Amino acid sequence: MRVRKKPWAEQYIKDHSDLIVTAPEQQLGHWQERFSKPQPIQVEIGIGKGQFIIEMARQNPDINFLGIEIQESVIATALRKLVESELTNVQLVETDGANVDTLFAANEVDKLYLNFSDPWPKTRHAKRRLTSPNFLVHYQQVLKSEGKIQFKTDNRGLFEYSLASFNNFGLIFDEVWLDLHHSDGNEGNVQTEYEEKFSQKGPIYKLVAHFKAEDKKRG
Ligand SMILES: C[S@@+](CC[C@H](N)C(=O)[O-])C[C@H]1O[C@@H](n2cnc3c(N)ncnc32)[C@H](O)[C@@H]1O
Repeated sequence: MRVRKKPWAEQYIKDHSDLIVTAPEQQLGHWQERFSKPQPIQVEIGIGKGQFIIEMARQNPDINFLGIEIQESVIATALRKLVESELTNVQLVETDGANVDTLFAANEVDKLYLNFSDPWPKTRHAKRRLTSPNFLVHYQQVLKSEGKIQFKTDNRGLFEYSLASFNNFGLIFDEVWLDLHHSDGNEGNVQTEYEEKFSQKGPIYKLVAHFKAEDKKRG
């Protein structure tokens, strides 16, 4: 999803530096300081316009949420929603989530969300998929022992790739849903913008998985 540049975005982000971080490496190991109180940290990579993370934060006041998004014009729209929400348990981060290992200290993150990540359908671009082993190794490092990755997509190819990728990496599956919206797994499901749009056209797939504790110790 490429979005046209929004002329107001850069200044708006500067004006709300209490809610959005643009130099995230400086926060490594100190993310709790960005929040009003220390609580478990959950991270979404690729938040888009922020519907999911803001609703999750509203429903879970005992969790601190960090929303990472690479595109300035997109995260600026999420920031607007966050400002209106007056929530104190969400911080946004404008950066490339591919560098997650440089953003967080080991075991700093309790849960990671990947929602409708870019599918990168060409085989030669497989390494760019956020569920590829290149990224799993970083998620393993920053997630707490038993910390979970939750992944949703409408893209069957990306889902199949991710299922195999998680399995080959030795992740343990907690949930696998082949048609989330028509299953028991849909109870309490918080929808993203893409999910609302694409669930009209076909099934939504979902995976929840965690790393083996002994793999984490080695990793
Ligand atoms: C297809 S959209 C999905 C947006 C949202 N998660 C949803 O489900 O509605 C993917 C989003 O991920 C962002 N993105 C892609 N790669 C990223 C990366 N490496 N780091 C941070 N954001 C990324 C894109 O800019 C885009 O906003």
